Amino acid sequence: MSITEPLSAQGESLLAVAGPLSYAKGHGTGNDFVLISDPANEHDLSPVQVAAICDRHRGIGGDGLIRAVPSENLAEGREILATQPEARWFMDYRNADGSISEMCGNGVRVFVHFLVSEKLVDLPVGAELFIGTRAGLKTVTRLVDGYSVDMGAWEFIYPDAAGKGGLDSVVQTEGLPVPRAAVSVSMGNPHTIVAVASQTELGELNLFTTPVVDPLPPHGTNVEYVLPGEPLVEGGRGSLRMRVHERGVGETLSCGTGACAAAVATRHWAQAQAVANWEVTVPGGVLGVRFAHGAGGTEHVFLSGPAVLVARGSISEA
Ligand SMILES: N[C@H](CCC[C@H](N)C(=O)O)C(=O)O
Repeated sequence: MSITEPLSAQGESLLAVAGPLSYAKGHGTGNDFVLISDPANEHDLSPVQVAAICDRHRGIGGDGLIRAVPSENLAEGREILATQPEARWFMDYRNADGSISEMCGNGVRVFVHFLVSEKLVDLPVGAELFIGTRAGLKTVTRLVDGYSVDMGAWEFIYPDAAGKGGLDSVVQTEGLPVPRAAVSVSMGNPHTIVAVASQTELGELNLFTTPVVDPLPPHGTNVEYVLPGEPLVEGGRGSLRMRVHERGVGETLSCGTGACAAAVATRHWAQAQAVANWEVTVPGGVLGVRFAHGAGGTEHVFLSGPAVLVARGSISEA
């Protein structure tokens, strides 16, 4: 078997087509991304190019690719600027397979950290930055040890979920003997959350194969497997552990929007709406999820966690 570069249909090396392109590599609790600054919006990469860059053996490798584009240079960005003129930067998020996702909770923290490290923005600790995304405007606040993001409102994907006790879907997973009831929640991107019975069951899930979700949300879904804390609430704080199979990626070490959706589901199942603060443990670390009412009285979800940049380089034909 000859080992070759991923080639486009025209036969040229995708990395050369995409390059030379400076990038940074970063992660948030092990959910890792290739980040590109594109001030003139010159590198609207194709899905095949994104997949080649995110390829962990023949490219740079990542769960996703994040492109920083001035909002004024993108139609989606201009829409947000119309109501929030301070949202000067837009996060163009792509999954490892090249597909587009509306939002990325770990990614937006690393995105802002990248803007700060590139000196594209000045963001002292305690200050907040408005960011444009395909899931609308997000407000990111710099913390001493990471960032907090106002992820906006959550909603059940199927409106009658609450009436069904918060179980509106069925998920078949390798490693689970029978299909398991679940609930589908939107954080701007779709999630389907399954409760597991034990740490053993959580550990034995085979997430190399894509879970079968019924009904499958119109644009697919990320699937989170949740083990509520024992006890669920201690010292006023809820806790849960989770693993995730991400749409367009596969299993990742962490998922920020997934952690928010998992806390929404766990809180609903336990009728623990009074618990505002949750600690979500993922294979890549620990994320904080907090529920609070935004200005308009709607309940918002706030995600907090670290953001780390680990390398810089240039994408080009070696
Ligand atoms: N890792 C991301 C989620 C990406 C979700 C993406 N896989 C999708 O298709 O929605 C996060 O931290 O929120």
